[in-house]
Order: sequence, then C-alpha cells, then structure tokens
Amino acid sequence: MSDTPAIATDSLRKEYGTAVAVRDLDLTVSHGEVFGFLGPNGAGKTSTIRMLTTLQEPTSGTATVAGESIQRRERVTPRIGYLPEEPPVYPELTGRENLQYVAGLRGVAADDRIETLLERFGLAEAANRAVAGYSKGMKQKLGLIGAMVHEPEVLFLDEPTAGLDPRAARTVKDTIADVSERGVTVFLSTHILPVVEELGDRVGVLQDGQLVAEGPPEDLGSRLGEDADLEDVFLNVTRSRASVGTVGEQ
Ligand SMILES: Nc1ncnc2c1ncn2[C@@H]1O[C@H](COP(=O)(O)OP(=O)(O)OP(=O)(O)O)[C@@H](O)[C@H]1O
Repeated sequence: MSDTPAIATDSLRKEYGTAVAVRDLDLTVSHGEVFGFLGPNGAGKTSTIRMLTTLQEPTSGTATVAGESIQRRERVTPRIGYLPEEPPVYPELTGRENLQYVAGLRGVAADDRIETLLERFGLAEAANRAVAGYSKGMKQKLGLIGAMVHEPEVLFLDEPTAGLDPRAARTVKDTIADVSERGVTVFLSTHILPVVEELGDRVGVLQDGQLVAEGPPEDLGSRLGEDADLEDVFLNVTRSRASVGTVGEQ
C-alpha cells in the first residue's frame, strides 16, 4: 500500500451553467478509511461522487482516486466500485445474471464471490428470479454486491442503507466494516447519521459545494459540547437552505 491517499481532490469544481455545485473542493481520504460524506440536499455530494467516479468531468480542478488521475478513466474504473442512489439493474434478468453481467463487463471471473455475497446478503434463494419482482431493498443489496464484485480498492456508496429493513441495513453496515478492515477505502454518502457515527473514521460536511467541517465524528461532536452527536454537528455547521450559489459568488 502506497503513501498516496486513496482520494485527493485539488480545487475540484463543478458548474452547471451559472450554478456552482462543487466549489474548489480540497479533500483527502486515506487508504482503508471510511469517510462519511454528509451535507444537506443539494450540497454537491452526488456531483462530487460523479466526478470522482469519472462519470462527469470537473469544470476545473483535479483529483486522484486509487493513485490515478480521474482524467484517466480506464485506469480509475477497474479500481473503484460505485453504488449510486438508484442502483442500475436489468429487470428482465435474474439477480445472478445481473451480477454475472457486471462481472463480465469488469472482465473478472467472480462466480464464487457472487455466490458468497448472494448468501451473505440473503439473496441466494431469490437469485434465480427476475429482478423485476425484487423489492427496493433487494435491488439495493444486489447493487452493492455488483459494486464489490471485482474487489475494488475504493468503494463509493450513495445512501447504501436507504430503504433497507433493519436486518438488511445491519448486513450492509457489517459489510462496510468488513471491507474496510481488509483495507478497502469507503466513501460513504448518507443522510442517515447514525450509520456514519458507527462506521465513519472521518467525516466531511459539505454545504454549497464547500467543506464546512471535517474530522473524526467524535472530535467534531466534542467541539460543541460533552453530549453533542453528529446530528448536533450537522445542524450547527449547515444552514437550513438547500440552494446552490452562482458563478462569481464566494
Ligand atoms: N445535471 C445538472 N444540471 C443542473 N444542475 C444540477 C445538475 N446536477 C445537480 N445540479 C445541481 O447542483 C447542486 C448539487 O446537486 P447534487 O445532486 O450534487 O447535491 P447532493 O448533495 O447530492 O444532494 P442530495 O442530498 O439531495 O442528493 C443542486 O443545486 C442541483 O440542483
């Protein structure tokens, strides 16, 4: 494992027309860290993740992920996994076929790993059924398995526990802890603060495309007072509006 951070951004910026979604962001995430990426609706989290996963180009600035520039898409994508808020699934295929398809796209032979993960996520029995009949939680779990099938170095997760029942959410949280112990870096965006409180080594809070707080969750809390938790921190450092600034505004 090198000294290069797992993720490093340098003045990363995304504008949509005259609107600034991500404002010259400087962010570093170490190898093996679970980084909780928080922020109000519209803060710029998805825009940041889409740039880091090479799905959209920055307006300006640069970043490296797993030691590779995000401009080198072909070098970044084999090293990362991404679970978007709406996991991409083919409804007419079975769960197993979906995963085999993803593994094929990735160029990996992952049959054993697929079976192990299907079992762990309680999807083994449903794996022969078309995904069209899956619940939201089942699709979410399938998406997470798909994001991990090629054993990525860096895993980007957007709301991985949203819509899951408590047992499924537990499986996802245990999986995050497990892959993190094995050295995988997890970039975890969620509005469910207890998940970050439990799993996050460090937290960054984004507001209007800028980091307004960063540090281990317990340190951020203790700055506010003895009993402060992450929700107190979030409410303290973010404003209640969910808007985006415009070009030229500081
Ligand atoms: N394709 C787009 N075109 C124009 N504006 C966009 C586009 N995508 C995002 N935005 C705007 O950029 C800002 C940041 O959006 P983004 O989706 O990155 O925020 P977010 O933090 O992920 O929000 P949420 O928590 O609601 O998912 C918002 O004001 C949004 O309306």
